Amino acid sequence: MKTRAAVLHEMHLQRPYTQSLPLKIEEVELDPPGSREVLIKVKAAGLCHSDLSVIDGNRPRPLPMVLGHEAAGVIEQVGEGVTQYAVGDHVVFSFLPSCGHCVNCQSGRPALCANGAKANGEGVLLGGHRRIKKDGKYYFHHLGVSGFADYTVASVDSLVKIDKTIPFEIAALFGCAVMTGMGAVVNTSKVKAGDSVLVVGLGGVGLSAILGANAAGASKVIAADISEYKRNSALEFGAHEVVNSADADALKNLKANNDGGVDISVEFAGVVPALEFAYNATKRGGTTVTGALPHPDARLSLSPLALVADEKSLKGCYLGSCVPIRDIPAYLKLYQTGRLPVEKLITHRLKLEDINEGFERLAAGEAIRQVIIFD
Ligand SMILES: NC(=O)c1ccc[n+]([C@@H]2O[C@H](COP(=O)([O-])OP(=O)(O)OC[C@H]3O[C@@H](n4cnc5c(N)ncnc54)[C@H](O)[C@@H]3O)[C@@H](O)[C@H]2O)c1
Ligand SMILES: [Zn+2]
Ligand SMILES: [Zn+2]
Repeated sequence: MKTRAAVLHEMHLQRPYTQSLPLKIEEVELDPPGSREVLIKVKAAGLCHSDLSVIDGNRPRPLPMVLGHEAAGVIEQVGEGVTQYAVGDHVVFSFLPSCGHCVNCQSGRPALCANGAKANGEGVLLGGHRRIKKDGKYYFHHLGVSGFADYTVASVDSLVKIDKTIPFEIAALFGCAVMTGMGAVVNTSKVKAGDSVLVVGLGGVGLSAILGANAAGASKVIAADISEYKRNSALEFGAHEVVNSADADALKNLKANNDGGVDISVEFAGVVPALEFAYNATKRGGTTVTGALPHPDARLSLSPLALVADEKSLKGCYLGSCVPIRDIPAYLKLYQTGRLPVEKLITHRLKLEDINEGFERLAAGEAIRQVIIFD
């Protein structure tokens, strides 16, 4: 069948994207879903910094690729061997498929799925296939999702079934921003009620981490960013205090006002100074979680002695260390009961044809989550 898709043919260093137009809206051909695959009518797809990192080359991927990895939609057709999904089911995409049988999946850590990571790195679906083509030439899939398209084909192992009452634009956010930000706090940092939490980097993911910290019973949530707009937004997301991490005295003041530092800090900015700030702001015995995806060449320098003597922890976090089929429905219940007001993340609703404008806004730091709404 034919569908429209936003395609990245080469990385774009040149901004504004409203002029360099990195993504081309093309009519492409979709192969029918193969074994353990489904055809999905995409209903909503969010713009995440990880898509931007493919556009600007910070996260090199095989091209041409149909981007988009935070999406929700409706199952339109099922392939051979699909028993757990039926036409009409509503689903959220998880951006790392879980094969279910590698050692990490079997150990309850699907965020480390070896087969999913290999497929994502190669730009193919979990079964190894590509289903999007133009003029006979196959395009690559983004993280098994490729949600910037009217229709897409995905592996059943990239999906989570959801309640039909959840609006698609909300559901989409749970596929990346919410799962990652909330999961970093709840799963990776292992926050306890009463802990103090610092969040550095206040995009869609960091602001979701603030919601997660409050939902988990943090005693105090401090939000840090270099952007005043983001710091003001954080106050609306329940941060008790905001800090400009670029201020020379910011770290000293934060430690002085918080008994030597915070219990937990999470970083979702994607640059080394932000991670250093997060790490240095934790108190003795504190835990730092980093989930941002900086340039592959970025390096962090820290004192191993202080790590030892202060019993600090530094942990990486992919996919919010989540088990998507367990955590997405659980987090959605918190949304449904008003304890996870993720609707506040949506600052813009776009049409697919406005996608380059949206990425320019994201790169300029002028938006939180922008969601493409499909008819
Ligand atoms: N680990 C995962 O599974 C996963 C999932 C989703 C996103 N990510 C990554 O998380 C990061 C955040 O994603 P997003 O969509 O929220 O991005 P975003 O662009 O919306 O937000 C990033 C924020 O970091 C701030 N920032 C930049 N430099 C800073 C500094 N020196 N100090 C403090 N703040 C600074 C920016 O002002 C911005 O508010 C990205 O790197 C993205 O690739 C990782
Ligand atoms: Zn993302
Ligand atoms: Zn696996």
